[in-house]
Amino acid sequence: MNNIEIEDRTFEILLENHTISKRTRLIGIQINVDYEKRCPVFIGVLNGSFLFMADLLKEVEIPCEIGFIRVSSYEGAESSGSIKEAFGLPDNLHNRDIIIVEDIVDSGLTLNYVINEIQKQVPASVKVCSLLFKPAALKVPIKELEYVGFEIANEFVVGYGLDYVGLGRNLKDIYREKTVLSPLP
Ligand SMILES: O=P(O)(O)OC[C@H]1O[C@H](OP(=O)(O)OP(=O)(O)O)[C@H](O)[C@@H]1O
Ligand code: HPA
Repeated sequence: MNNIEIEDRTFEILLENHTISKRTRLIGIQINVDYEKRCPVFIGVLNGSFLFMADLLKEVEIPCEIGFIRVSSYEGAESSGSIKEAFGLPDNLHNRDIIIVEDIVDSGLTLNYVINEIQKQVPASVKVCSLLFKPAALKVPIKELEYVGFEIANEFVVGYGLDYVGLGRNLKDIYREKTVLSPLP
């Protein structure tokens, strides 16, 4: 199944599930080494991170805590939204090592906001682990971006947590939007 249709758009395969799994395993191993003898708090940003968070945490063997946050959408580059809900986080992130887990860093605005909010609690450290990263789309630098699964072009993607109009999150693989070539004059 190489091409799929979601509503009005057509997508083609970009990353197969076995490729995502292999990369996730390597990131997990790296985190096990980097956080040896520590007990980080993994914070998944909902909804998109739910599959990556689950698969990544299966590779993490160090003691850790896990929670999730939901952020309301930002509008424009100036205002960035707000943390709407937090699920399962420790009461206090002070002096904790935080690893924020994302499905994708696109403009970086969501993460910029989330990191600023978390920094208010003065944690010991904050790092970001994102499955996908679109460097060409970045509007704000994210110096905390430590673990990246795949750098991708500035194309719209769906699957493995990522949606188009709410659909496609359940797809095992990741697809990119097919560009329609206009006919020659
Ligand atoms: O770098 P940015 O341009 O901020 O984009 C990245 C964010 O956008 C998506 O979330 P969205 O707000 O669409 O919510 P969702 O996770 O529920 O799909 C994605 O899951 C990231 O959280
Ligand atoms: O390419 C994307 N696909 C789906 N959701 C997204 N949120 C930011 N970028 C994307």
